[in-house]
Amino acid sequence: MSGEGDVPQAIRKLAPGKLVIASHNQGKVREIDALLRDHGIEAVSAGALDLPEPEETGTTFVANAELKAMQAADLSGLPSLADDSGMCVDALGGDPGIFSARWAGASKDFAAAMQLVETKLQETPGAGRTAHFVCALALAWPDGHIEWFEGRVDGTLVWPPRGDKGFGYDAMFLPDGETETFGEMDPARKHAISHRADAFRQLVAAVL
Ligand SMILES: O=c1nc[nH]c2c1ncn2[C@H]1C[C@H](O)[C@@H](COP(=O)(O)OP(=O)(O)OP(=O)(O)O)O1
Ligand SMILES: [Mg+2]
Repeated sequence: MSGEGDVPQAIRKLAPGKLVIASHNQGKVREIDALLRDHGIEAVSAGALDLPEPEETGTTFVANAELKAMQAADLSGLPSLADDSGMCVDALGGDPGIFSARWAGASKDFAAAMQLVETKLQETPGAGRTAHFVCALALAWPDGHIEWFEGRVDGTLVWPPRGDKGFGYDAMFLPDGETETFGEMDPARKHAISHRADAFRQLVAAVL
C-alpha cells in the first residue's frame, strides 16, 4: 500500500536510469524516453536490461500494460513503466485493438498489417474510416503497488499510407484537425497530441 502523496518524492529521488521502460518496441521506447526526458527523468529500457518479453494474455489494454510493468518490476527490482497500445477501427468493431502488434506477425511487418486493415475495410460495405489510438500506461513499483492511465486520440484512416517518421500504423492515421498523418508530422507534434501524450499528461499530473 502506498498513499498518493509519497509517490512524487519516490520517483524524484530515483537515480538516473532507475526507471525501467518495460517495452521491447524501439519506436515506443524512443517516444516514452522523449516524454520522460521532458520531465527530467532518465530511464533504461527492458531490452537494455535483457528482460524477457512477456506473453500478453490480458483482454484489455490496461491488463496487458499491468502485466508487462509488473513483470519488469519483479525481475529488475526497479519501478517500471509499461505501455500497451493499439489502433481501434470503428468499422472493424475495434480491431485490431489489443491485437495491433500481433496483426504485424512475428516479422513485425506493419506494411502488411496496414494492408490488412485496408483490405478488411474495403470488404466491409459502407464502412466509415474513423479510428482511434489507445494508450494504457501502467507504473508498477517493486512493492507491488501499481497505477495506470489511459489516453486516446481520434482520427481517420488514409490510403495509401503517408510518411515514414513514425512506427506501426502511423502512416495511415490522420489525427482529427491535422493535415499530416502521424507518419508525416514532426515527432514533436505527435508527442503533443497523441494517445501516448494524453496518457502521459495524466501520469505526470498524478505521479510527478
Ligand atoms: O503511436 C503509435 N503509432 C503507430 N502504431 C502504434 C502506436 N502505438 C501503438 N501502435 C500499434 C503498433 C504497436 O506494435 C501496437 C502496440 O502493441 P503493444 O503490445 O502495446 O506493443 P509492442 O508489442 O509493439 O511492444 P511492447 O509490448 O514490448 O511494449 O500498436
Ligand atoms: Mg507487445
